[in-house]
Amino acid sequence: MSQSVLQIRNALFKSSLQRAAPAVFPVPIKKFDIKPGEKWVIWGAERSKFMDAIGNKYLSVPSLSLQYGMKKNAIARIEFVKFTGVMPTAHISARYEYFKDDFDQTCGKFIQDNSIGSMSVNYEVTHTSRKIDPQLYSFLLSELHLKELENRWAMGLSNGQMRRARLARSLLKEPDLALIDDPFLGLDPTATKIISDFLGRYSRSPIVIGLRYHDKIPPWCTHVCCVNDEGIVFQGNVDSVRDLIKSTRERFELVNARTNLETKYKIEDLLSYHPLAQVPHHEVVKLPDGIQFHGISVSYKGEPILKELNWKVAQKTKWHIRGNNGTGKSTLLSLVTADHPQSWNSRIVENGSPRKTGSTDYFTINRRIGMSSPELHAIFNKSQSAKLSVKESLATGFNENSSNDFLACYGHLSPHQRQILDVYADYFGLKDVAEEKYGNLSVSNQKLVLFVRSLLKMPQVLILDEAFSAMEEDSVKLCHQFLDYWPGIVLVVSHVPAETPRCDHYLRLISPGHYEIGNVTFG
Ligand SMILES: Nc1ncnc2c1ncn2[C@@H]1O[C@H](COP(=O)(O)OP(=O)(O)OP(=O)(O)O)[C@@H](O)[C@H]1O
Repeated sequence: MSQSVLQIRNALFKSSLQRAAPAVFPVPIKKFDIKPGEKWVIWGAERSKFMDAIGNKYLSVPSLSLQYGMKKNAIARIEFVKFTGVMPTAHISARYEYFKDDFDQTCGKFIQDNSIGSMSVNYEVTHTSRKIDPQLYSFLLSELHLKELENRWAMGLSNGQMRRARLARSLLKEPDLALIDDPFLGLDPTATKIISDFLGRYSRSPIVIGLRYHDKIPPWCTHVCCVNDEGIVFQGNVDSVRDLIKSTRERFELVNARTNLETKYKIEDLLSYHPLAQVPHHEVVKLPDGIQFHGISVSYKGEPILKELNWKVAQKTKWHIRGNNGTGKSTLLSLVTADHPQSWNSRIVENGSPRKTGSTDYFTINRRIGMSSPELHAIFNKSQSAKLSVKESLATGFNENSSNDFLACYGHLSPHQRQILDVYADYFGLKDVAEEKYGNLSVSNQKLVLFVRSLLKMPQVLILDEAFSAMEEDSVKLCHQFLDYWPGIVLVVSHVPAETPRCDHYLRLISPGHYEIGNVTFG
């Protein structure tokens, strides 16, 4: 055992001690070993479940069938890094509330993570006795490009920056095993390369990563283990399983090419509820632009993020908002949704009317906006809403005030709204799980529910910020196909081409004052 990081021999994994508790995989996992120096990728439909199993989240039967290679009687220190949500905030706008600066913690403190007590206090609280290796700390900051963010307020970090900070926080604990699921989710190509190269070089803790079928296996990976709901399908040295990876991927793509879900509705039926669906093109072009930005600038503490941005979004157009992590995409969207303090600015013009304090309010603005984003997913999952049924979760999409209003409201829906909900649930294959608890769904289906939820109030502006990341390919295809016909404005943020619906135009944020606007072409 001393030669192993981890060893499994005939382990049946159970989620509870109860005799009748079902096994996580139907049959015992016969043999699985991780040796020092190996770099494993856990791949396939049930990779997250398997990572939970090797991370000791379940009971292994018999008890010694799962062992870790540390000193006798020592408890394995395992770190999980999952990127299915972002840092929990009370509300997305909290990120932009400047007074929070005084209370929250800096990125550096977040990474050191050794205070006990509230996450939201900065004054000196009780500390754990955990010793932090200052050399490792500076090494991680420099390798993960976090140095310049060290004194930034953690809640203000962009998604990509936060992901790097969370990785540093876990590795700084010097775990016996670090399990990182979907490490590249939501990262731009530059950040993906930074993280991938770093993970390939890092040797202080054994690292195992989880990837989806369509993800490229990184060049530094030494071993792959493919897992489905039956257990391990194949495993071994990456060169010995290359053909199996190829054939499994091809089979997966073939199976998921199926888009003929059994539904009695057609896309036209779904679109007929949207006010712009029946308006002929020659009438639409006469309507004022949905959104106009006239020379918009935003800076944080004097540091510019957006500078003199001019942008016009005509009705019924679809935009891909591009730009590396940290270039201001979320900031731009928060101006549209009025979550940003600088949203009350007459240089922002909506449907021909300049936005000014007094002329409109947050709720009126958000009445015409539907949204799905990683923040919204995280808040939904953290709140009581995760206990709602799928049907009730979808119904919260009719709450007009804001996309973040998750109050249960199914009982108050009009017959017309219930009909819309039923038609959409049927079309997107959610009818059979309508009574299921949202919290019991896979991450992929949760994202699907949040996507459908964002459509229900027939918004004029639909914001899809990483809405399809962590969604399985078949659902992504179904949603993208539908969006081709959606008659409202769509603003998409996505770093991965397979997760990007077809758009007409793009806005690429490069650096403050530098941006590019163009038409999306298809090759
Ligand atoms: N409240 C804040 N205080 C200070 N800096 C902030 C705040 N909010 C955002 N920032 C900084 O502004 C920059 C732009 O952040 P934003 O989240 O808009 O980027 P992004 O393009 O959406 O990134 P990602 O692709 O990683 O989501 C980042 O450097 C971020 O750290």
